[in-house]
Amino acid sequence: GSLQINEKDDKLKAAANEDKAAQSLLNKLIRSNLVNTTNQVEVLQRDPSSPLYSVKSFEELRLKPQLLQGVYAMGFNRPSKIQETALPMMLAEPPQNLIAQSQSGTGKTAAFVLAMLSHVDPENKWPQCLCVSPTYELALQTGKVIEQMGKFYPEVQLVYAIRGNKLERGTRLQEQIVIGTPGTVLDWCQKLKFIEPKRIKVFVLDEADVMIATQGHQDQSIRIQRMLPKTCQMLLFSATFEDTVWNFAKRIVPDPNIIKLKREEETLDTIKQYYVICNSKEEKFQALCNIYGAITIAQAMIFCHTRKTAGWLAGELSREGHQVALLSGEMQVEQRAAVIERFRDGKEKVLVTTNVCARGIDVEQVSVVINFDLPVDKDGNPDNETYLHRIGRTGRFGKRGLAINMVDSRFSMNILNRIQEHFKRVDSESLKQVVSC
Ligand SMILES: Nc1ncnc2c1ncn2[C@@H]1O[C@H](COP(=O)(O)OP(=O)(O)OP(=O)(O)O)[C@@H](O)[C@H]1O
Repeated sequence: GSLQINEKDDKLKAAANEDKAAQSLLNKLIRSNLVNTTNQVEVLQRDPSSPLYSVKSFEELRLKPQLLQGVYAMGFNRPSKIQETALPMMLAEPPQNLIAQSQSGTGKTAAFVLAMLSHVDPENKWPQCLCVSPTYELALQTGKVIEQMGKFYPEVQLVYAIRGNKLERGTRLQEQIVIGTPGTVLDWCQKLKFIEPKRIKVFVLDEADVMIATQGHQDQSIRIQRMLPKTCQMLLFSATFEDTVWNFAKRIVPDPNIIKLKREEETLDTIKQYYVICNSKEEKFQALCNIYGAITIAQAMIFCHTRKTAGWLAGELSREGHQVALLSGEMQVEQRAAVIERFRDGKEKVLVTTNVCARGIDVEQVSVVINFDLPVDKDGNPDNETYLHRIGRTGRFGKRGLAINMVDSRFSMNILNRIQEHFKRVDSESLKQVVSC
């Protein structure tokens, strides 16, 4: 009996963790811009007596010209909030260790990529920087950033230490930067000896919060870290900082400087919220068409409760001539990523999805959110958190959003009332009814 339960538990846990990595990837893909934040950074220095530098421009960092060129070619004008303090610390001589936490999209990846590229000696044809990521897809994303930023620095080469990349026995890597997943990186250092760990100068552990959620990754990462020289710079990044992450971070990064950037509170202040009363899903669809006929919607995200409804709605909308993207639970991560990328690039104007599928995905760029079905938890109670996350915005100045809730029964009206009740304390504006069918 209990064994079976454990197995089921493990499966559930594995699924949840896969989800975490998938969410992180999808968030990266859907976002093409820096998240705007006004929050202050909190800095804890290893040596509080040494002066703390922060920079307002990339020039101040005295980067190699090829790298500065790369940074500007990416369209970066100035360092992000977290980069202002993290970059001088990471580029200091002697190198300093760093643990940094800030929400996704605040410029962490770009920061450590720049640090790695700065520390590499292109004359030396062996691995000098090692970066571990929780999944193959996330490693590829970081690799792309390295390639973009290093575009004008072609002497620096990159190799992926991931399952599918099989090298011949006895290979000695020539590339200066290795990026991969913990298991393969460990094998390449230990068993296969493609990498000489003692020659690594910079070790980056990315997405620590996702990493520790995956069985085995934590131990593998620690084992990799132990093979590195004492002088190696250790850098760890995480979007969140619960105790488990923190304990792990301390084991990976000795004598760290610590930078934290608080997550902005989500609010409903700048969002106009409406509801529409209908009697069936067909009527809801008709109402949706009416809304589309009445206002110009650049890009909208529509949430449904089930895959079936989402599929049906996507079909109906296409028939009406809309360019629709459908994000659905049964899709593989790569398929979901492709859908999101197309939507982000504006190839489709409407993204239809289920609650489950889009949980945790930031819809920052979308100005209209439609709850075709209201968010409820598995017991059928209002899911206020999901409502806020879908509709709420963080630090978006002057941009007003629009949210439309579809009501089709007493039950859903009750859900909406309860959601409204829940947020009444914090929000001045209440929901308005717009059209009824
Ligand atoms: N200084 C900058 N100026 C403008 N854009 C930037 C800057 N730094 C990073 N970006 C862009 O902002 C987006 C988010 O940056 P990045 O991926 O580095 O954030 P992150 O904190 O690592 O997020 P995640 O945790 O999701 O990986 C990227 O599209 C990146 O190209």
